[in-house]
Amino acid sequence: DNAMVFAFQKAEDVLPYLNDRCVYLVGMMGSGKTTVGKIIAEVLGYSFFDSDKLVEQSVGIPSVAEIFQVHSEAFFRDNESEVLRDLSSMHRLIVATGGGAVIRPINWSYMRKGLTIWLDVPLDALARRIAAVGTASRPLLHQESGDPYAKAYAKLTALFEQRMDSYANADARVSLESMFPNELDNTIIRNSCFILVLCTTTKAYMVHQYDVFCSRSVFT
Ligand SMILES: Nc1ncnc2c1ncn2[C@@H]1O[C@H](COP(=O)(O)OP(=O)(O)OP(=O)(O)O)[C@@H](O)[C@H]1O
Ligand SMILES: O=C(O)C1=C[C@@H](O)[C@@H](O)[C@H](O)C1
Repeated sequence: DNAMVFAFQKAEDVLPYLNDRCVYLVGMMGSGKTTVGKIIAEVLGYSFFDSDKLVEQSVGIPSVAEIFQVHSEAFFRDNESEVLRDLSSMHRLIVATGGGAVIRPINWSYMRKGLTIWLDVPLDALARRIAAVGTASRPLLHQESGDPYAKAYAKLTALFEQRMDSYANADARVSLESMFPNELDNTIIRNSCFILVLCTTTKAYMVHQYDVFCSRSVFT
């Protein structure tokens, strides 16, 4: 459709500036790194990787939740760093990183070889998205009892406080303030790709840190 055609055109403009560098998407759980990352990879003709999935493959355990349970968060984090190190020697990748990948400085030394983009979504929107699918796959948010939205919101708030300075290391911040779950199937996701493609030019022009604010009006 039109949004995708537009995105492909933008990708053509931006590819020479990107110069085969990898793009790392960082942000809280549920911020859309996987959803947006797959679209960007498609329009740029890059390969998409999800670092959580690569950790699962390298450890040989099919879910992050199980890795936390069988081993520990520290074990998961060590493997996450190894995965990011390995990816950093490659080119033309879009990487959806785990929500906590930003907390280790060593990970930034790997991600800095490419372009880093922070998908910044308000915590209430994240809690709504996560409550809608349940917290079982997200070990840091999971609790047996209580209201799923309230629990997710409280945990996300605590995590964000610890991490916001780390997210701010990214080359660009895309503030996705007006994105609501019921708009998932329309052009918003596709347009977010356009916004991200725009961000890639920030690295080309060495502008640090470039903020892109998406409001409803951008999409209409
Ligand atoms: N822009 C958006 N607007 C509304 N919902 C979205 C948007 N992007 C993603 N979602 C929904 O939010 C949920 C989380 O998205 P996604 O899996 O892409 O996030 P993520 O950042 O990769 O999460 P995680 O780090 O936990 O894997 C999904 O249910 C997805 O459909
Ligand atoms: O925010 C986090 O710390 C996490 C996010 C997920 O992507 C997984 O990497 C894991 O559940 C931890």
